[in-house]
Amino acid sequence: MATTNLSYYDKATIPNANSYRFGIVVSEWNDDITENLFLGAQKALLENGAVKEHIIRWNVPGSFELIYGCKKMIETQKVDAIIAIGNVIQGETKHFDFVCDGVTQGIKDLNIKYDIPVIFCVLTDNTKQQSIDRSGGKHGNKGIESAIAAIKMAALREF
Ligand SMILES: Nc1c(NC[C@H](O)[C@H](O)[C@H](O)CO)[nH]c(=O)[nH]c1=O
Ligand SMILES: CC(=O)[C@@H](O)COP(=O)(O)O
Repeated sequence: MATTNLSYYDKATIPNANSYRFGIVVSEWNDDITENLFLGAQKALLENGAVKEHIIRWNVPGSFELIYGCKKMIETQKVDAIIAIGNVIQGETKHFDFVCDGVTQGIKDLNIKYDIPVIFCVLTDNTKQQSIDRSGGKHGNKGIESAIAAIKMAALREF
């Protein structure tokens, strides 16, 4: 099993986030999962010094729209890092593959085109149970992992 605990981190190694502004773009598809991912990310940001008023949340319809939502946030808001939150679950068809690949490539492209780190907090799971396990269940919360990545990348961006 490749999964580590997504919630674990050594707080002593995390930069203080009090001077950073964060964007969080949240997909409404599977919102029971994405809301838990958001809450995990928000909690981890606040626990590491982020100011609640400096966390900007936007919602988009589905994970594919995370690309445009993050692009628009970069172009219109002053943020130091963005967390893109989504949950794609395999259905009957190949649509899962196209959504996952599209979002992955789109977020990668944003990281290349702009100087704002966009963190990939998109669960791409075979089953709903896998999503539950990774959004506050037995494997932790990917929202926490993504928030820590966002803080670290905001700090790296200052070099
Ligand atoms: N099946 C899932 C989707 N599908 C919707 C797409 O993300 C997109 O909103 C639609 O194709 C219109 O452009 N989205 C998820 O986030 N999760 C899914 O499981
Ligand atoms: C990832 C999806 O879009 C998928 O959940 C849609 O389900 P289906 O492949 O059965 O149409």
